[in-house]
Amino acid sequence: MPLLELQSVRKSYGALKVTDGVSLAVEAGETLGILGPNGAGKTTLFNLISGDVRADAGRIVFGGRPIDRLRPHQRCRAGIGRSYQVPQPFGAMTVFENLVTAACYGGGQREAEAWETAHAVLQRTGLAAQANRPAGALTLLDRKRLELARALATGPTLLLLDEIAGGLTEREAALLVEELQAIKAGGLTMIWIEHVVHALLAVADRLLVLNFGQTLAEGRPREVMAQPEVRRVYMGLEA
Ligand SMILES: Nc1ncnc2c1ncn2[C@@H]1O[C@H](COP(=O)(O)OP(=O)(O)OP(=O)(O)O)[C@@H](O)[C@H]1O
Repeated sequence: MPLLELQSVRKSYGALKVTDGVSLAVEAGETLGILGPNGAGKTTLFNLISGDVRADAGRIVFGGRPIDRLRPHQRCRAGIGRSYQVPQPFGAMTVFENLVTAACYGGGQREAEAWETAHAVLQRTGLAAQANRPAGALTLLDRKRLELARALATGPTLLLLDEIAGGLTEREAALLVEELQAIKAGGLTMIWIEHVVHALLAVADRLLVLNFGQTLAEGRPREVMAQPEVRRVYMGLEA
């Protein structure tokens, strides 16, 4: 049984079909990479999975049960953690306080447990030295790490990452990739939307390419990237 399954999920804004009958399945322990041009509907797909947006039609099943009617905080407590494309920390709180808050409110943990979670997540994300700094004072790399750390602190079984490598230098992206590889090796299931293709290829087991709200291609990363349609639509290359 897949950990997550989407069955013919649809979402329109007015006449714009942003998610046009997307079906996918993600197995436990797998990392699915999602690519697609700007406006293809990638973030909307995450919003549909996390419950920030309700689908017009279709079904979303997580851990064997339909979650369509659950609100975002209920989906989070059920084990779906996400990062946002634009990092959304509480800027005046310290890094540590942000993580405790995520563990308490997102993960439903009591304070003592949340403190332990926050300490563990600081180590896993390379943020230990920044624990007492206000989140608003972090570098871009550390803000990205904090976005990842906040999602991890909710105790997810499925982690949704939205363009976590965007805007980073090559070296910074490589550091983040190492951290994500370690998280993956720990067995966490991930879906990662990313435009930085080489970073995605270093972690993803499988790729799904979205275009105009539909699945254009899906499969093993190297095979998907070699498909003429993908090269033409996504990379602007001639087939
Ligand atoms: N709340 C909304 N109301 C109206 N249109 C929306 C809304 N949310 C998204 N859209 C539109 O849906 C389309 C898909 O948006 P989405 O953010 O899912 O794309 P994306 O693939 O994540 O793009 P990017 O790579 O630029 O982040 C876009 O045309 C966007 O303008």
